[in-house]
Amino acid sequence: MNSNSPSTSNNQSLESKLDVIANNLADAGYVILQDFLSEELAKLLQHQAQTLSETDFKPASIGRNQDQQLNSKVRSDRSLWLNKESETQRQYLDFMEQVRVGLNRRLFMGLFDFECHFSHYQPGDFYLKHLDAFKGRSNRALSTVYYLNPSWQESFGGELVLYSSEQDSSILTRIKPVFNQCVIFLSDSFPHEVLVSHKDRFSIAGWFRLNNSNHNHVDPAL
Ligand SMILES: O=C(O)CCC(=O)C(=O)O
Ligand SMILES: [Fe+2]
Repeated sequence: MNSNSPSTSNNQSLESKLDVIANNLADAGYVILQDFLSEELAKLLQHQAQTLSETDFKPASIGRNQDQQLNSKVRSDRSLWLNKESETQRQYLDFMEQVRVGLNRRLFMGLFDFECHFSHYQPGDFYLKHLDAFKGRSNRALSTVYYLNPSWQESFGGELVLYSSEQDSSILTRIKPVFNQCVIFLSDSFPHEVLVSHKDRFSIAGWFRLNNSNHNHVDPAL
């Protein structure tokens, strides 16, 4: 085991980080991780999110074929999908690939791939309570949200609120979008919302997906 792996910080090896993620997902269904990436990669991603959001982010959607007027009542952030053409984005995608493989080894979840986008919530933006996946109807298995906001303060709002379940609307936890923190949770288990943000708020929202393809249906859709 290499405790100086560039992909991890606070001297915790990737393997032990994966153990923590897997154990918490198995016990609680969610996990909050501080110092998720190296400081260096976190800063590069932060810089890129800020720079690209000026020109390249588009209104986020809430599903395939949804009209944008409906979308903007539910969420008002803007987003940009990551791809491997950018070296910085590739490093994030490669790290999450290691997480995917590590979780499959530990939990036999059959995670097939990972997709993610930068999000920018401007002052006043929000995302109403929703589920990222509906039981048996979606290939999103695990949601990940990685935050890129140094010195976030209570008064800035913008917390992610996780609720216990669809049946039980008590609050499970509230998460401030602080720099280099990542939350991972079962996509079909926890309704969640982003409270109105009073400052620019940057993150990367992602999903590990299952492959639900069968002989007459190709999934994930391109
Ligand atoms: O930014 C967050 O904290 C959560 C975003 C979210 O729920 C989503 O994009 O589906
Ligand atoms: Fe979500």
